This record gives sequence, C-alpha cells and structure tokens, in this order.
Amino acid sequence: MSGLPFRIGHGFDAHRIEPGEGVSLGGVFIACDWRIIAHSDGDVLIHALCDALLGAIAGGDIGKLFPDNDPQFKGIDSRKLLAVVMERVRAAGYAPANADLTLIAEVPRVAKHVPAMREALGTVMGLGLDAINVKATTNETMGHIGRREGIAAHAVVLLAKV
Ligand SMILES: Nc1ccn([C@@H]2O[C@H](COP(=O)(O)O)[C@@H](O)[C@H]2O)c(=O)n1
Ligand SMILES: C[C@@]1(CO)OP(=O)(O)OP(=O)(O)OC[C@H]1O
Repeated sequence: MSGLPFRIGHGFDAHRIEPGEGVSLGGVFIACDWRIIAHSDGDVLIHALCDALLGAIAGGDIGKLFPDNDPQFKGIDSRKLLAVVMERVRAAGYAPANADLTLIAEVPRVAKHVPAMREALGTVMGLGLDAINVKATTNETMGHIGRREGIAAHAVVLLAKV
C-alpha cells in the first residue's frame, strides 16, 4: 500500500424493515416490534463500518467479500464479518484510529443502547470507547425511512499505519 501514515474511508448501507421481534444494530440485539430484512443479521451499522474500513484500504466492499447469495452468510452475526474485515485492515499494515457511525432510522429508538454498541464494536475492532462514536437521527418522517420502510447508516473511519 502507499506509504501514507493515514487512510480515510466512508461506508453506507440501507436495509428494508418489517414488523418483527427485534433488530441487531451495532452488534447489539434490541428487542422491538421490527426486524431487518437481509441475508445476514442485517446490522446496517456494522455493514457501513465494514465498507468504510474496506474503503480505507482500497479493499472493495462487503458484498464482494461476503456475497449475499452465499448460504454460509445466511443470518450471520455481522460482528463476525467485521472481525474478518479487521484482519484485512491489519494485513494491509493499518490499525483504526477512530470511527464515527450514524444511524438514520425512525424506529427503533436506540439512544439507550448506544453505550453497549460502542462497547461491542470497540471489542471487535480493538478500539477504546474514546475512539468510537455511534449516533442516531430520525429522517423527520420524510421519505422511505420516514415511512418506516427501511433504515440506513453511514460510517467514517481513520486508519493509522502501524
Ligand atoms: N432511531 C433513533 C433516532 C434518533 N434517536 C435519538 O433521538 C434524538 C433526536 O433525533 P432527531 O431525528 O431529532 O435528530 C437523537 O439525538 C437521537 O439520540 C434515537 O435514539 N434513535
Ligand atoms: C452482509 C451481506 C452478507 O452476505 O448480506 P446482507 O445482510 O444482505 O447485507 P448487505 O448490506 O446487502 O451486504 C452484502 C453482504 O455482504
């Protein structure tokens, strides 16, 4: 890879939602009246984070690494996908400096679960709580997210050469 000491990456993901028993977001299961429609557990926050990490190392995207028609990824806990992506980051000679994630969702409300999400993500990434931020916003009832048809997430990461 280039000799630059820092690399930056951005990721985005979206999934449809429907009435259900709960959602996995940021590596945390939240019992609620919704479920995420996906091949994996549908954790949009982790998927956006994986794409940001892969983006930073010019490593393609999550769908290339884990095809959504491969039965081995059906229902998979996205923390396992994040662990594989982190191996790629380390193999490229980088370590995450910090990560900033934004969930855009009318439902469920996640604020009280944010500390657990930061803990879960930090554990897989080897990052302290001071280096990982998770925030949420609604779409103020506008569009498909506002109509509760789906949710989305953005992630930005900075990697430092080790
Ligand atoms: N799914 C969500 C969305 C938002 N929150 C929290 O509500 C606050 C207000 O949201 P706005 O849409 O007015 O930005 C926001 O600060 C979040 O903490 C949430 O918990 N879950
Ligand atoms: C995560 C994978 C795993 O097969 O499938 P999905 O859960 O459908 O999620 P998506 O955000 O479309 O990313 C593609 C796949 O890598």
